[in-house]
Amino acid sequence: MARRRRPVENPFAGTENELVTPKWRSAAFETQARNTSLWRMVLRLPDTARYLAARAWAQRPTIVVLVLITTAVSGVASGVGLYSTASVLRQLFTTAPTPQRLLAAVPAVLVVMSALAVQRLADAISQYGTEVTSVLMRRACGEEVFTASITVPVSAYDDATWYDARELASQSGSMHVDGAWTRMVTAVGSLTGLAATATTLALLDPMLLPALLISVVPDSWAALSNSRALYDMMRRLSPFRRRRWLIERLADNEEAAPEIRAYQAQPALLAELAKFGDILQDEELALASRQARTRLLGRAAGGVGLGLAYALLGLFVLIGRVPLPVAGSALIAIQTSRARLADVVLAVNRLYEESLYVNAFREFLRDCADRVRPAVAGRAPTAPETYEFAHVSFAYPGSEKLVLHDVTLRIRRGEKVAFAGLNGSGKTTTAKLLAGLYLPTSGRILRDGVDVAQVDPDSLFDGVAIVMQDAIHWPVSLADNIRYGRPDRHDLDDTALLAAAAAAGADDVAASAPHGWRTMLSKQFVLGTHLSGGQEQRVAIARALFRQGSLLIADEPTASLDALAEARIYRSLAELDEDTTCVLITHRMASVRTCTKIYVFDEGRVVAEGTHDELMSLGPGTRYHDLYQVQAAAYQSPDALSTAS
Ligand SMILES: Nc1ncnc2c1ncn2[C@@H]1O[C@H](COP(=O)(O)OP(=O)(O)OP(=O)(O)O)[C@@H](O)[C@H]1O
Repeated sequence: MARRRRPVENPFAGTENELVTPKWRSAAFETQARNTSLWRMVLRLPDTARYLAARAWAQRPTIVVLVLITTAVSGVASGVGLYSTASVLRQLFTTAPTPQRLLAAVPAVLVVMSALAVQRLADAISQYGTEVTSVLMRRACGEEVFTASITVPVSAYDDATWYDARELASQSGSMHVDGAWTRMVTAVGSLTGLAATATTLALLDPMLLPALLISVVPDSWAALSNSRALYDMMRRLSPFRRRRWLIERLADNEEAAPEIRAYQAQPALLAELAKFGDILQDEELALASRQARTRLLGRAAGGVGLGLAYALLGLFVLIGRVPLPVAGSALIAIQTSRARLADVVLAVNRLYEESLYVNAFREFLRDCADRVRPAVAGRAPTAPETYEFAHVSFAYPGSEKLVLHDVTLRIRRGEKVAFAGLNGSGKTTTAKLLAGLYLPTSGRILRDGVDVAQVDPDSLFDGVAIVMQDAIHWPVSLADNIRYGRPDRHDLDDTALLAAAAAAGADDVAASAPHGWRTMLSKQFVLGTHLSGGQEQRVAIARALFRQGSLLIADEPTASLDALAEARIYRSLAELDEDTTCVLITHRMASVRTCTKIYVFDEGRVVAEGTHDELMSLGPGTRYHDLYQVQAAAYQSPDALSTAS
């Protein structure tokens, strides 16, 4: 019988403060929240409406025109219908004999019926047009968020607020922008209808209009206030939802699945999930109760208002200001106007609600655009003769701690250079700066004397191929995983692909994959498979070789490879043409030996540079010598590792 597992206490307990005031929530976030006051947001509605109309227009102008015309026709038809209803009543309340009264009412009845038919037809066409535009907008918005996210500089990924904004924008793009457009059309339709019915009421007696207003204002206030509270909560809880989502994602994460089970981490993860679940639930329940109170208050005040409206009408009949047949029509007009006004309030409220998300969507796109360095005319040299770091210091965005200090180095075209040093000494960071992924905090990085900060940022990547420390695979076929190295490459008969694959040993991977080159690199697909770490690394190297860049940066490219595969990779790197500059980062000191120059890093500084022989000649006690010696000695004597420090 399976032993019952004792519940594990939440190992993350004690982080409550972090939850109350999450450290990842910035001051900018708070300011932004204050700037979305109810009044401010209402004032922004026309701007949102313009934005939505422009977006819809950009999709299908003819449909937008159709929607506008049919919406207006529907509103006018409803007004005509109501006015004719009043005429029918007036005819029926006259003192003439019944057959005559009925006959006299027939034309007005026909008008009511026609108006109703026109209104229904116009509504149906308008709804169809709105839905078509919605579908197109939804797709466009999703693609815009995606494009902005994959083009923003990598520094955005160092900013926790960017993730929150992205989550909100992606939700808004997939549901709310098109939703806002639909609400806007509904709001315009309801407003037109209201204008028509209010005009009818005013024609009967203008004094009835204020009475109508009193009965609807409280409800409207309650609805708007509740929308605002909901949005506030969504925004405030965004970091928590993201934290929970990240944990939830572990459930379908193929890589995490074995560790979760092997470490028996399920209860701990569940506790972590529950921690955020509790916070979200408490907030949502508190909001529901606050909204219920506000709604109740609004309805009660609205009921009193309606009573006042009826009392006023009764008073007018009593003092003879309004004859009884007109009072009957006025009663219908008040009810219809009230329903119309309620429609308007509902539509405007929904529009207001959606507009908050539209603004979040727009803010995110603006923010991403602001983060992108403006394109300038100058381009970086694609195959420079020299790469130079001149007194470069660097702190990651959002951090004041320098991780590189005064780094100066010079790499010439065709050189095979290595970065060596302890963990965290700054090798990968230097490589990222060299690739153009970040700009230095101080100092300059030059390619052929051109400052990389002064050229078109995109041009920096033109000749760069990079193998990252953790080889990634894309959720596409094995062949495409290599082609992504240079998607625009014209590769007749896949000659270049096969050559790159052979040089990296990825041809063997394809040969053993269940569907060859068509195998999808994810088990979530029918044709999918799971590659071993070494196989993934071979594919990543093939991708970099396929790119044929002038600068190849390989960060721990062979960490997961067997000795034979590793030897094959180093042979391929050695055979790179003499114009290709190669920067190798590795802890395997034997691989570093053959490099033309080695930079030794220590705590963010370059502490030595030279060839293997030059660095070894510096003798014991120097960083390179000791690193090399420990590994070399381990092959000679098993005791070497236990004495290394
Ligand atoms: N995105 C980041 N934001 C903040 N700090 C970072 C970031 N990436 C790295 N660091 C910090 O920068 C320092 C240098 O890291 P880097 O990855 O360059 O070291 P490394 O020499 O490549 O180490 P390893 O040999 O372990 O790969 C480390 O202290 C690390 O914590």
